[in-house]
Amino acid sequence: MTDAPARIGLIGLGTMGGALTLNIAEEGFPIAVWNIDEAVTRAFPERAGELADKIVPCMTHEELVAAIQPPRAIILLIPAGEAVDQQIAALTPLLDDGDMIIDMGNANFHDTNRRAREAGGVNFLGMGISGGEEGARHGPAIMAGGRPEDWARVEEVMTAVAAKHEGEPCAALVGPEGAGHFVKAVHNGIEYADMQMIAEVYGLMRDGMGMGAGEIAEVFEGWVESPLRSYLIEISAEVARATDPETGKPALDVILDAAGQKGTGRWTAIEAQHLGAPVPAIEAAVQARNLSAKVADRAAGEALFGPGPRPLPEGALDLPTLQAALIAGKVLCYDQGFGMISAAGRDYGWDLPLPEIAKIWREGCIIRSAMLDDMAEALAEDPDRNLMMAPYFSKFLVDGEHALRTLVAQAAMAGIPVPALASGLAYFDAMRTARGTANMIQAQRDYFGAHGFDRLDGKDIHHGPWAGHGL
Ligand SMILES: NC(=O)C1=CN([C@@H]2O[C@H](COP(=O)(O)OP(=O)(O)OC[C@H]3O[C@@H](n4cnc5c(N)ncnc54)[C@H](OP(=O)(O)O)[C@@H]3O)[C@@H](O)[C@H]2O)C=CC1
Ligand SMILES: O=C(CO)[C@H](O)[C@H](O)COP(=O)(O)O
Repeated sequence: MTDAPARIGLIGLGTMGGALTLNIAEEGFPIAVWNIDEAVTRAFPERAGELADKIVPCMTHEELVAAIQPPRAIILLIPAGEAVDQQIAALTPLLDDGDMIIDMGNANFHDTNRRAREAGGVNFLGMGISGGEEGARHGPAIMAGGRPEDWARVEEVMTAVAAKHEGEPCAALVGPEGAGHFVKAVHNGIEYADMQMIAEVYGLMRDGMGMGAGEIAEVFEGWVESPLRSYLIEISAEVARATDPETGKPALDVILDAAGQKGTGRWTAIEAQHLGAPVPAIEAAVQARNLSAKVADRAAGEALFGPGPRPLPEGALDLPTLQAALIAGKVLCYDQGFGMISAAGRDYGWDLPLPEIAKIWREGCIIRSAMLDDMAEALAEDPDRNLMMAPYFSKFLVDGEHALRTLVAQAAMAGIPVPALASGLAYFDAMRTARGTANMIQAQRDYFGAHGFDRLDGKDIHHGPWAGHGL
């Protein structure tokens, strides 16, 4: 315990809140904490060890508020949704004008927009955090949304606890109101797509090439030393290498093939539709999780139609092909995510700083990757261009195109589902097709609904000579 008033407060000593509290304390900022289950708060100083003297455990909201130096800043790290509104409602009557609530959970950015507008005298920041428990403890990436003057008040704490890339903190204000939570949601959308593509390549090695978890671990370990170097490849190698202590089997072989989701990937896909932003790899990844949950239906399908995945013909795919295809797929995931952020910046008038966002993601977060430094550079050169068209990244696509095409074709022939990689390829093909097929769609719409169309020659004729038109 410390006698000095705490510099900041935090509600929610779970996975993220507990770890972030220790991080804040370790950086030298006294912090007051409250948790809904009092027993967790009481036990926390013991967990904090030698950091306990920087931590003020509080049993009531009143105690929490009294322990923080005004103007106060209180972080919420609790489940998104109703719990956040409840905590805001409980805190607001106890706070003074100019105090601030910071929601660092994975809020839906529409909720954050609303909360910022409803905040009244109590200021509100919506702040996305990424990096899981390890990141929160030793350096997460932080994406803040709100007013610059509110960010300025907590910037010292946030930049101290954030991950650093060559000394530069991976924490910044990215825009007003819900902008931070929007950017965090897109981060998670990219995370979904990247994870799904890795899982698809794992499936090709396991079902198509007959490789065991240990061999697959070795492949991922090798890819860590390549343009695929990223946190997600590193942890994929580790999970493939792990053994289940219960059975002695590879851990992956005893884990149910049904992935959970808390909402951010789905929100990204929904929001992309509202924005008209094409993010097919992200959508495919969300759908793959939805499909994975249909465990009984998939078993019934296998019983009726026979197993989907069949071994690939000898030599149909090799490891360099998988690697090059995954590199191309990864570029397409980020291209789609940054494209969506750019669309939101325009639509919501937020002017989101794409190069800055790429910089925040270079360390600490789940999608950190060797590519992000080059992405930041490419976006700084021209924030309006598609990332996939920047020379550094277009080269990966040129080099990986044949591999991606071969992978998708072979997977289709062997009945191995690769929805994210396949949609990445379709996106790539669509993005290099100057004359597409939407002329047919326009003609159909005009035929049945007199919706009109534009002509290639620009003439002021907007309806076709369809039989029945105009009756
Ligand atoms: N885990 C992760 O990798 C990441 C999570 N996040 C986000 O951070 C937030 C917290 O996640 P995480 O730490 O993983 O979750 P946990 O479930 O580990 O912790 C949730 C915390 O919130 C408390 N809590 C639960 N319900 C309520 C409520 N109704 N009112 C007040 N407090 C409540 C819990 O208390 P008690 O345990 O006593 O019930 C606990 O302290 C979420 O929004 C999550 O999406 C963001 C980035 C990464
Ligand atoms: O924000 C996160 C990582 O960046 C959280 O771990 C989040 O829970 C991941 O999303 P989901 O639970 O839907 O897989």
